[in-house]
Amino acid sequence: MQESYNGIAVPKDGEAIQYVDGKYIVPDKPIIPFIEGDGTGRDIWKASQRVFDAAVEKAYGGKRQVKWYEVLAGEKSYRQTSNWLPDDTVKATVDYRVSIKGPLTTPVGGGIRSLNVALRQLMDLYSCVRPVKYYTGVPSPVKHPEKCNIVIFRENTEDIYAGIEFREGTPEAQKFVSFVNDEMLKGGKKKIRLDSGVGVKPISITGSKRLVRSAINYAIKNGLKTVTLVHKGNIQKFTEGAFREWGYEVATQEFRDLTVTERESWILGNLDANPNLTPEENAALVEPGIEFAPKEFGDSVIAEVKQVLAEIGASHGGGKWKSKIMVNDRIADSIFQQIIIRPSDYQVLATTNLNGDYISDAAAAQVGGLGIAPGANIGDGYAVFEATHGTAPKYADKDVINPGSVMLSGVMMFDFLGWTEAARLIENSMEETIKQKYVTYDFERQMEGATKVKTSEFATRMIENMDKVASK
Ligand SMILES: NC(=O)C1=CN([C@@H]2O[C@H](COP(=O)(O)OP(=O)(O)OC[C@H]3O[C@@H](n4cnc5c(N)ncnc54)[C@H](OP(=O)(O)O)[C@@H]3O)[C@@H](O)[C@H]2O)C=CC1
Ligand SMILES: O=C(O)CCC(=O)C(=O)O
Ligand SMILES: [Mg+2]
Repeated sequence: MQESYNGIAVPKDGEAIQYVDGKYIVPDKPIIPFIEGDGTGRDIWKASQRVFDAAVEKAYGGKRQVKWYEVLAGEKSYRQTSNWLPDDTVKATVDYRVSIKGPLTTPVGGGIRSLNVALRQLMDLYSCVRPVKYYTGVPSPVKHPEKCNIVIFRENTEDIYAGIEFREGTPEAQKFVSFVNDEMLKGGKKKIRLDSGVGVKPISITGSKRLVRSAINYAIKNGLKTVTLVHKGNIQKFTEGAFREWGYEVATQEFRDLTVTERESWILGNLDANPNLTPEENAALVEPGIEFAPKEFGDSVIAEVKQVLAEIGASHGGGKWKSKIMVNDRIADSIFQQIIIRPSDYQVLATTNLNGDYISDAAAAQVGGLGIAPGANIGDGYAVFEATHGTAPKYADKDVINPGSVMLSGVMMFDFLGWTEAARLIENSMEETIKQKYVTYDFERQMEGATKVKTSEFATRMIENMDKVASK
């Protein structure tokens, strides 16, 4: 521990959160580092901090208090230290274990690489957890937004976010392309065009398995019944397809008593419906049209049926599979329409980094948009809470943006720390304020009869509403 980071003194009257034997030990006055963020981050942080402090004060009457500690990153950091993400900032977030951040700008095309991604990678925050949940009164473009209650687990450290890219025309790109064309593709028909920029998409067993493991553990802890692996494995077989395969390995090898895969459920369900079914007949029900497929394929499905029945017929058969967590998979393009048309079929999505990035913004649209889309980056012993959205620069310093996402990220943080009373006060007062139709521009433009308020006014009304929701 240092007395200061980036030349900013650590609060003397707080203590660090500890992590012992897989558990967080939270003092009554924890020091929690925060990164204010670029662009709209400034307005949002001011409003959120007021709400967090009011909720903690109301919930614990001074017994508990967050000792906020600013750490520098992004534009503010660059202005003050000539460094976008100083080592001291990473050290402080590591030393104090739990922190919260606003969004940081990443230029498109050139310039610095994402500081957000860098922090996740440097701290090995491998699960990006983004709940998509409806709050009463929030305007939505769909008829039944309340049916959407999905938590996205996005792998957070690899995939194309590894940042291994070579710009078109550089010697590195030329070397890379020549190597692939000449050595790997051996001058065959398949070739990378010589005027290409190229990027590498690493997907590892380590990264995939630990992400899926945390998604299944989340489902167990929260009594959820479905975990869906989302991938583009039909096209990217050895990265996205492998993610799916490793995901199923985690489910069936590490959580065998608690899970059933979708295919296993078909096999077991077929036998439940007709106990006299032969493995051949069962295979034909699992893969309709199997008689027209090559013999090896038919044989492999029959072998699969026999294996499933031998392995879990006794433990999962006779309908017992219905009480297990269903682990299924969906191809990424189809999940975008599935979560709109049949949101209640999905509870936890576990997916690779890029898919998760896209899906989390799209899913948020159903329940009100990026103004109300919280998230957390979680590793083993470290967590950084942050909204799904970015810096929305056109609204910077106008005091108009919706602070909901950072506030709800704070709710996730307080729940994570076990300060559930403060979490509920924030969540309920936000819902109450929205029900009163006292909302920022993004909601107001989709609602009838709403009052459009500033970021700061929304926060003030939330604080006022805490008395009301506390007495309910
Ligand atoms: N974790 C992070 O720090 C992230 C950083 N970024 C970075 O942010 C920068 C800007 O990215 P951009 O693509 O514009 O995406 P943003 O998420 O910043 O904004 C896109 C649009 O979403 C809406 N929106 C975003 N946040 C809110 C909010 N709090 N309340 C209401 N509406 C909101 C606005 O829509 P409308 O115009 O309709 O009002 C806004 O114009 C980029 O540099 C990007 O790399 C992006 C995502 C995450
Ligand atoms: O780091 C960035 O600038 C964008 C990241 C992003 O979109 C996300 O994490 O959802
Ligand atoms: Mg994103």
